[in-house]
Amino acid sequence: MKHGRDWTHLHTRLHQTCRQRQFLKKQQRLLIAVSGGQDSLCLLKLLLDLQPKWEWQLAIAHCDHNWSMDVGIADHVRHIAQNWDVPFYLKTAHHLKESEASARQWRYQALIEIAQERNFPIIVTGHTLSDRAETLLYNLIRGSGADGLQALTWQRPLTPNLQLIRPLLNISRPETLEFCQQFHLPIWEDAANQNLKYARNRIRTQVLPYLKTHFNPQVEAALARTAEILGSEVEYLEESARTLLAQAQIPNEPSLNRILLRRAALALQRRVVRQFIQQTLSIAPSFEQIEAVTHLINAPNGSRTSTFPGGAVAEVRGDYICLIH
Ligand SMILES: Nc1ncnc2c1ncn2[C@@H]1O[C@H](COP(=O)(O)OP(=O)(O)OP(=O)(O)O)[C@@H](O)[C@H]1O
Repeated sequence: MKHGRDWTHLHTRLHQTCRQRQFLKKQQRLLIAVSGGQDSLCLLKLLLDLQPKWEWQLAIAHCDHNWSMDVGIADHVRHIAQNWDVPFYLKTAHHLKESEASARQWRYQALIEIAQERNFPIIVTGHTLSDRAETLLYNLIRGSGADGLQALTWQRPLTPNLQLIRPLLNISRPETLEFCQQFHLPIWEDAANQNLKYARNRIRTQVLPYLKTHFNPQVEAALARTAEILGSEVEYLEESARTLLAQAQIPNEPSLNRILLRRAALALQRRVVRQFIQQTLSIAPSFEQIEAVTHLINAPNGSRTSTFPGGAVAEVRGDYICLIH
């Protein structure tokens, strides 16, 4: 298998994305997460074709769930890596539960381990515009705020020294399929993708086609655009909340100045409270927990929340909300 000379509009789009976003820099070491499906094969070929321009050092990581339904997939990806002369790293799961959530959790952990063992600062995945639309819908149904609706972001830190980059977020799944067909890339049809037990697959195969037919033929692009808009708004709000938290918190103490918070909009109050709880208790608070503490901003002296995991409570002490153990 050879990667051809042909230059497509997807090559151009990825090249432009990299130039505009500056997240895959020249000569960087990139670990490409390849499942064997159409999106990550498309990503792999695009990165290989752009490599001479960007001088990246590329390698492939594959995570084998070791499920009976996808026997052979790891060898398939290994074979592709050998044919294209790219280093190949594999992690294999043992007794992994057949659930979408546990598979995802294990997979990210495995990818992080490979990156750390092999000294890669960046993991690149083949998430597409279509994944973004599906994730937005999935989170909407579960009652997420703007943070969940911004769905997949172009970039997110996995650890302080490791970034996840998703450079195909402006390319749709039909486009990656067409690309794979054009270059005869050997797509592995993932059996788990067909399984309607998984909510994501039902959104992909039932909900989105319905919306496309009956509401908007461009629904995926429309949802992805919503995610993009929300992404920049969330970034702005989070940054403003960090600034306000720094002003309202007594350094190194679990106390918030509620007089300062009173002047802020509810959207910011909630975010400051969330960051404060996250930082102080090292937990990701639920909506109810954030609401309970936010309520204390205007509550009488001595008011308190119910107990957080680990035994802490938030209590009003004069001008301050204190998290006490
Ligand atoms: N078994 C795997 N081995 C390596 N990389 C994988 C594997 N499965 C998925 N990936 C990577 O993740 C990308 C997204 O795949 P998929 O949508 O199946 O994952 P996901 O875990 O549901 O994503 P997310 O949870 O981030 O929405 C793929 O394009 C690929 O880069």
